[in-house]
Amino acid sequence: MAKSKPPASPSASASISTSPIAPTAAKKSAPAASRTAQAVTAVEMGSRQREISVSEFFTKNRHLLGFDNPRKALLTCVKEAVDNALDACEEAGILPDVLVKIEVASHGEPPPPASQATRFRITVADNGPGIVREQIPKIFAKLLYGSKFHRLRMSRGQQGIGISAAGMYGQLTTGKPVKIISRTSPRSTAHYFEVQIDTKKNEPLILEKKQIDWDQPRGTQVTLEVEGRYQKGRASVDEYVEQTIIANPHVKLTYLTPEGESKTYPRTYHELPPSPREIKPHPYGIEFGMMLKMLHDTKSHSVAGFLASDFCRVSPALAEEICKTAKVSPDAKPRSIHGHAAEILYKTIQTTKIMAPPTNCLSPIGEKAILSGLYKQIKGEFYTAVSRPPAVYRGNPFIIEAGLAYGRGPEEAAKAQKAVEQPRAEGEHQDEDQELARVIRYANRVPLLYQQSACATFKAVLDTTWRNYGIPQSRGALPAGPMVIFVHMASVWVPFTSESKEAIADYDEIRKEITLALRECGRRLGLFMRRRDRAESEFRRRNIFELYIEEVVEACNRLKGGKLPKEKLKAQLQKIATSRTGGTKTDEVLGKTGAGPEGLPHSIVVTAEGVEGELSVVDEAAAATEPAPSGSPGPSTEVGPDEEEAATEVSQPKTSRKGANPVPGRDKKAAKLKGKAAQLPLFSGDGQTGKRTSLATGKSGKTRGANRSPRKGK
Ligand SMILES: Nc1ncnc2c1ncn2[C@@H]1O[C@H](COP(=O)(O)OP(=O)(O)OP(=O)(O)O)[C@@H](O)[C@H]1O
Repeated sequence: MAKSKPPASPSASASISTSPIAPTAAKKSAPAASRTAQAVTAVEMGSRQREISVSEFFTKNRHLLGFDNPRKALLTCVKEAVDNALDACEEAGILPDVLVKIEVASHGEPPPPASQATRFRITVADNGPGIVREQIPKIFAKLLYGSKFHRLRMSRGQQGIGISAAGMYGQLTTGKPVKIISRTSPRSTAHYFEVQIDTKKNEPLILEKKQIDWDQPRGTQVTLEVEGRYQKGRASVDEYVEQTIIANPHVKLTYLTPEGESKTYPRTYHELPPSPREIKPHPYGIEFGMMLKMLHDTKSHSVAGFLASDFCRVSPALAEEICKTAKVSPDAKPRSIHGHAAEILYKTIQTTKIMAPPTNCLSPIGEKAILSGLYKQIKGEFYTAVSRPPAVYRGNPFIIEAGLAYGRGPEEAAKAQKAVEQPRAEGEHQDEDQELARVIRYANRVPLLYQQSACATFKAVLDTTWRNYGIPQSRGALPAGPMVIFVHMASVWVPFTSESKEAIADYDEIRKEITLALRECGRRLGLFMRRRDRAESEFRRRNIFELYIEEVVEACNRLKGGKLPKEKLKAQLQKIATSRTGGTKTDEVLGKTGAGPEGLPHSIVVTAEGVEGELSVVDEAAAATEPAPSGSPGPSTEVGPDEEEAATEVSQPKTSRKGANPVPGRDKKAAKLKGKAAQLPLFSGDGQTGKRTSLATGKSGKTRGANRSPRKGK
């Protein structure tokens, strides 16, 4: 092709003359520059234009899907498969029973240790509904294919890209296909598939398909071979599994690590979360272009019918009213509305008062389940959880839940107490605890392990003034102290900042709700801390009194000529010292009575209905509160793991503690106390007997230890 030299433009020559490059160098580079400029013509450029398939795009940009490094890629593959398994089971009304197995992949040669291996075989199996044979290839080998994208209903997956992207990553890094076994019922046969993606077309390639014998009556098993790196610690597969269990206590999960360990996390809730309903879009949540498309696609024959049937919360009467205000005939054909008329209709919709969307499309974890999960997985002294009322962003309903676990558990707390009791020189201060709080974030029950600082939840934690609640915090930093902060967003559409679904976008409405939930947790923690500090100070005073009792008794005895009943006086003085320093309450607050669930004397659990825990903290406010009647049974869902499951429990992570059902039963009286007033008194005691009564259950606080035993749960 002829390449003509373009004339040098005045601006080009100007730029050469003003260039800091030496004239000779500029002269040398000028022909090169003009050659490059000549090289491409519009026709040539036009001939290079090509469609890009979504698979090709994500092959190049796999970091967008969470496959930016081998360690993260291993986690993403497990996460996508487990999330799908849980979604499928819950949608089918089946209590999930999930197996996660990661093996070092070696082909013939002896496998390297897991920490040095670079290739892994991941198998995730569930007891869900299975997948019909025709759908299997597309689900696992076609990007942007799924059942959740087009509906407004809370689920872990939403984009239709997760598992096929994991398969594509495996194909890219190891060349191995995805292997699937699926069976839809015990009467039907199991199907085995090996599939890969044709990345050019974004279509599945079936390498093998056959019917096989499978010992599972129903469910799906997917096996991927991928390049990865296995490392424990933060943002690891192990952490993902542990955090998944906190937010999904209804799941039984068996995890076989690449190091050959077997961990079984038994179910602690034996009921499925309420199944979320699918809703129609709310008028406030749609953009103008989207409304135009809906007007075009609707099956309704009139505008009023379209408004009433294609949106939620628009009744036929409201639809007529909108049409009247927008000066559009209610009977007009939806397709005939465009241009100015459509704009007026859109503006009218946005300014009309419409009820908030229904919230039965959401399935929050619930305060009790959060407490149960935190208590089971995290050692601490104080736990609390808050579920906010539903709110809306861009027409999408959502619920924010927050939880908090504070402290180090009894052993560590005892060590810390000893350190406090050590005598110190004048002016010497105890070292400030520099440990920062840990934030665990969830979206639709899925732990978010990466991009913490980009997440609205993390920003809300930083913005909360924890100092107000007695927790040290440097400016713009996380609060300091042994604390785990839990935040969950449940929504029909979680606004993630990227396709890898790692951080929640910072919408004002969402940030506000998170902040309110955190403040409530902080307020409860502050109350707990103040009471504990008061008890500690009373205890120190008592120790000082006791130091002098012996001497006072001896002195009195000398004055009485040695005829004083010394033991009697000593006992009387000790009694006075105790009663003047908070009485037995002080011992209980500090866990000195030895009572408490599983030797965890400092544990208390606060719920919106009141408080359940071993720690009896009675103050004036609590004394004034009417105690709830005793004997109200807790719901049947709150039972410990059954015997069979307990028997299969092989090992637990170090942080986990066996046996936890700390959650009180609901009670009519307690329900009345819901809200702020109920939170204030941690326990209501009957002043005379000093017997503790939980606001939530009405049962004696002492029974909590038994309540928490998983073996006795049923
Ligand atoms: N184990 C399974 N059992 C039943 N159906 C499944 C299973 N795994 C996947 N599916 C189906 O395959 C579809 C596609 O799954 P995929 O992970 O690609 O996307 P998703 O879960 O819809 O969304 P996301 O990309 O956000 O994860 C799902 O919508 C679901 O209907």
